[in-house]
Amino acid sequence: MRFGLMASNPLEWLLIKLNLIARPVLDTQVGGTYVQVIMAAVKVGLFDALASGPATAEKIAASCGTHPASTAKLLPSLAASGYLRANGDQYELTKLSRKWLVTTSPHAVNDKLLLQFYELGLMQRADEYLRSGKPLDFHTGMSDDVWDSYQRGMKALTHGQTGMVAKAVPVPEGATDLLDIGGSHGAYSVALCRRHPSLRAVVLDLPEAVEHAAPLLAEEGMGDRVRHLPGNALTDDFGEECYDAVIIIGVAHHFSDAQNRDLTAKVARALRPGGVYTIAEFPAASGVGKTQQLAALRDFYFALASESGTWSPEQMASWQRAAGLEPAKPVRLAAGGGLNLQSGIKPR
Ligand SMILES: C[S@@+](CC[C@H](N)C(=O)[O-])C[C@H]1O[C@@H](n2cnc3c(N)ncnc32)[C@H](O)[C@@H]1O
Repeated sequence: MRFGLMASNPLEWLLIKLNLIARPVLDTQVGGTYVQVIMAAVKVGLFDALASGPATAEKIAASCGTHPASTAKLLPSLAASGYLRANGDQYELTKLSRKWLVTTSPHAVNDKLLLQFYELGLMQRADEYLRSGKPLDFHTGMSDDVWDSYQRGMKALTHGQTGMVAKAVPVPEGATDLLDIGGSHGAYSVALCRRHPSLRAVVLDLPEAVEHAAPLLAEEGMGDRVRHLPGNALTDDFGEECYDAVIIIGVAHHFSDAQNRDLTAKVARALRPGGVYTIAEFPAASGVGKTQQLAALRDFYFALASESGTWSPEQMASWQRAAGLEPAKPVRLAAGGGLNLQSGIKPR
């Protein structure tokens, strides 16, 4: 997958090919506006306002509490971008917006888009990061509301993926104890516990995260079988030989190489013999070709917003090897635009 300007007829294709279009202006002004139009529509509840059927700009504005004139200006952009369909003076949802942007849909990613107001605010400081080389530290400076969107947004991204991930995470037979580092909403622990009836899970996350993730976990009705533990994975001890499986999903990019090495050593100590540590991360960019765009942009974003960036399976395996674990062959899942799973087994 990649993003970028697309010609809509042969003449435009030729103009782009001949470099006669000021593509940087379109990439940034139009690209930036495109992003904000969709996010603003989510923020004011525009897609929810259309969930029960088509409506005019005026009616949509009344439902959203927005100004009728500015709402009328926004709607054609959404229609031209495939998020709405125009029919006379009425607008209606498309398959795209009905599935992903109506809050009652099981696939809704609205909370993730709300979090993006914070994420894109960090991205506006890219020049600062480029000059200083210092990441902006995603987890400090978040308001209570942003912590809430963060945890809800993370949960939204797990819909439709937990089963696939739970199937791919190796759990030793008869396992009873799982530790989920940076597990937030606990959705992956819940899926693993449902798949392995003898398993119970501890979901370790920062106290601010647990405060907002607790109601999300409670919705799953797992009781004491999946419980939160507020703490800090970088400074807390995990004990000795008390877990059969440990998972860390989409968290290692927040930590440096040295932090991941230390963390893996603590995990290795906490695993029982035969136990497994599975690290799941977005694929790292592994080259410079056009197909690398998504991985490369994600890597830059994580590097700016967190401590490191994405990690390759080889890098993750090197932490496991150094901690005395035996790395297994990595597994690549289609989840979330690509997710690599690297498991390491503690010898018996
Ligand atoms: C990108 S989210 C991933 C959440 C979840 N594992 C998932 O895949 O949906 C990263 C999570 O790691 C947590 N986190 C970050 N630093 C942490 C630390 N030092 N100790 C424990 N949790 C941490 C964050 O609060 C957040 O919930």
